Amino acid sequence: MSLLEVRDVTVRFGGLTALSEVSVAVEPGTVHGIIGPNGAGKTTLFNVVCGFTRPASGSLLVRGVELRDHRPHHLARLGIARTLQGLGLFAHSSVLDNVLVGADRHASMGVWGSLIGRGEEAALRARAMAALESLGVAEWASALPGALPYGLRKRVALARALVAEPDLLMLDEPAAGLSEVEREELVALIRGLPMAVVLVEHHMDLVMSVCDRITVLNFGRVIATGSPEAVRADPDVAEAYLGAAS
Ligand SMILES: Nc1ncnc2c1ncn2[C@@H]1O[C@H](COP(=O)(O)OP(=O)(O)OP(=O)(O)O)[C@@H](O)[C@H]1O
Repeated sequence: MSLLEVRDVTVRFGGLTALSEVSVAVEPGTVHGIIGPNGAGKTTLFNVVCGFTRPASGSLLVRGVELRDHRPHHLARLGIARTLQGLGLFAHSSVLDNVLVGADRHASMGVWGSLIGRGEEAALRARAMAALESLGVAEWASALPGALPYGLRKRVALARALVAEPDLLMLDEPAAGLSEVEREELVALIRGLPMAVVLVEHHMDLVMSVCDRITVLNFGRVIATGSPEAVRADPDVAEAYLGAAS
């Protein structure tokens, strides 16, 4: 059973059809890339999955169960975490406190049940510190996010998503604004993640090197889906990118 299934989703903004009967299936533990030229509908698809945008028709299923009245605040209990392009870190809270926000899933779901009351906060902090350490930013724990360069702020946002131990991590353009070295580090990091990842990304090299499967959108429609090799060899994909570049 797919972890996430987007089934025949159509999204309209006034007279513009941003997504037209789009279907995508994400399998547990895989990295699934969503690519396509500018305006193809990638962000719209991301926003549908995250509950920011309501489709005109079609459905979303998580572990085979159809979501009704899906909202962003439902994501955590569905086992889904996300990072956004505009990192969304709280400027006046420390890096550690920003990551603790992501640990709420455990607190509210009672995963830490035996710890509640005594030492719960300490346990959550330890977990958040471990997430920061795994991303190499623990030394910044007590700093404000604004004191960090952009690449490190992105890591903090990722730590906040990872600390919830989601089954599915949604990343919107994680490589945007990163240097080539940072992009390579990101590839290694994503490869090492245990959970399924959906990646909306412009950098073709990154998508090709890190994804198990890729779905290509163009003008709101799926024009190809398959392995990186299959997508790379697909003439419709080449045409869409060439057309967009000309
Ligand atoms: N809130 C909105 N209101 C009106 N039109 C929108 C809205 N959001 C997106 N669109 C339009 O829907 C289409 C798909 O946009 P979307 O941002 O999903 O594409 P994208 O593939 O993410 O593009 P990019 O790579 O440029 O970020 C575009 O034509 C865009 O102008």
